[in-house]
Amino acid sequence: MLEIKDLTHSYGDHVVLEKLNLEVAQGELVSIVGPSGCGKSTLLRNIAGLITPTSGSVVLNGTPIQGVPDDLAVVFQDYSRSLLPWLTVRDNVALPLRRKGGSKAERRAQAEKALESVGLADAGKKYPWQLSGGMQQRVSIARALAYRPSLLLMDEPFGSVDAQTREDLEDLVLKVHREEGMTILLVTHDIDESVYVGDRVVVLGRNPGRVRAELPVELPADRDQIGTRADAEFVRLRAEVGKLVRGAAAADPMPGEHEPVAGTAKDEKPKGAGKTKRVKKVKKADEAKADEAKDAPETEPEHGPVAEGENGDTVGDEAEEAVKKTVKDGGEKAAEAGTSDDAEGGTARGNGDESAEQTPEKAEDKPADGAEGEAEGDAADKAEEAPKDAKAAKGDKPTGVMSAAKVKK
Ligand SMILES: Nc1ncnc2c1ncn2[C@@H]1O[C@H](COP(=O)(O)OP(=O)(O)OP(=O)(O)O)[C@@H](O)[C@H]1O
Repeated sequence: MLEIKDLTHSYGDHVVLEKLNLEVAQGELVSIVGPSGCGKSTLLRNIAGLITPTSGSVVLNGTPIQGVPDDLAVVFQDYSRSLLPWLTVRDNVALPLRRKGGSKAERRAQAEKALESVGLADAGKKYPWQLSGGMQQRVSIARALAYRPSLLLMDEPFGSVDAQTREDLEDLVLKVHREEGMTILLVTHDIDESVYVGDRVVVLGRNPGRVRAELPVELPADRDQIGTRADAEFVRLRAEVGKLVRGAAAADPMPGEHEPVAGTAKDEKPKGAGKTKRVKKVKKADEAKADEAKDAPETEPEHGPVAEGENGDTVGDEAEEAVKKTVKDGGEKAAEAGTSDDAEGGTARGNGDESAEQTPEKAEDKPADGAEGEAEGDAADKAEEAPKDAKAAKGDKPTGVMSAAKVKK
């Protein structure tokens, strides 16, 4: 269903992904792991059509991706920015469904069903800011599920929640994957999680990013947090994935990972101290490389560390482009594609916990800037439904299009 062929992506001179090849079958849940900066998010953004490959192709269901495909949804890590604070939870979930047609009552019924499937049947009439962080992330997932995309992309979706909630959400993803048969690509930093949820774990290498290894997860489909994690195969796999990720990180350190702190004057250090430390680190990296050479299924070329690009700004440009595009499109695409992070404009800052006791007061308060796209076409609905107090949380109010630098994660 998804074919990525020789995908290369560069930011200026910085080649992040180079000739990356990956195929994902219908109904598969593929976890993607790799050292920080190896290009996991860049890969997802290429698949989502938010950025264009420098070369190579991404083909979804036989159609090369050009722009954000209709049958795709994305769930990002930052739940607090992906829901519209002035819409009820139910209407947040129903919003992207407008693209698919159907009456308002039908859309609301679908939204309620999706909320039920994530265990939030009673939360439909609340506002996102009245929910805890974990609940808000469930709402984001429900919104993606209600849309029934053929491909669901999840970029560190559980990175901002506590450990217990994270486990619950992992089980939720497994449940919907099993019940809906949806194809899911999940990027995570958590090696255990990659094995726990995945049918297959894809390990990316760095500098340039490409597929370093693919490990099928041959664990029973029914997984549980205690039993599965104690399973010998789980333990073996997590060790193997961990070794591959660490090997990739050691082989291609990012600036600062294996180097003395930049700007430390040589003669300020106690004599020999830096030297010893550095030798030790290099040795560690060499050992890791030796391990890696033994274990890695493919040999990575040696590359020096690559300087970080102007990440925030450039990401912001892309995001802004996405915003313009989506807002122009009625704002709906943003919501359904999960690019809503930025495109939806308004953001509920502050946690649900804090804001749970706040009561709506001012109906006329409305979202600023980038929210127009959403507002269009649904203004009537919103007039009656807008939160009475846009100050969703203590001292917080919906803001306009989020700052570009914050978009990425
Ligand atoms: N828009 C951009 N402009 C310039 N450089 C960028 C941009 N986006 C990402 N980069 C750079 O590309 C590299 C890969 O970034 P990316 O976010 O895809 O990696 P990642 O594997 O998702 O990282 P992490 O695990 O830390 O989130 C990094 O060096 C990053 O600084």
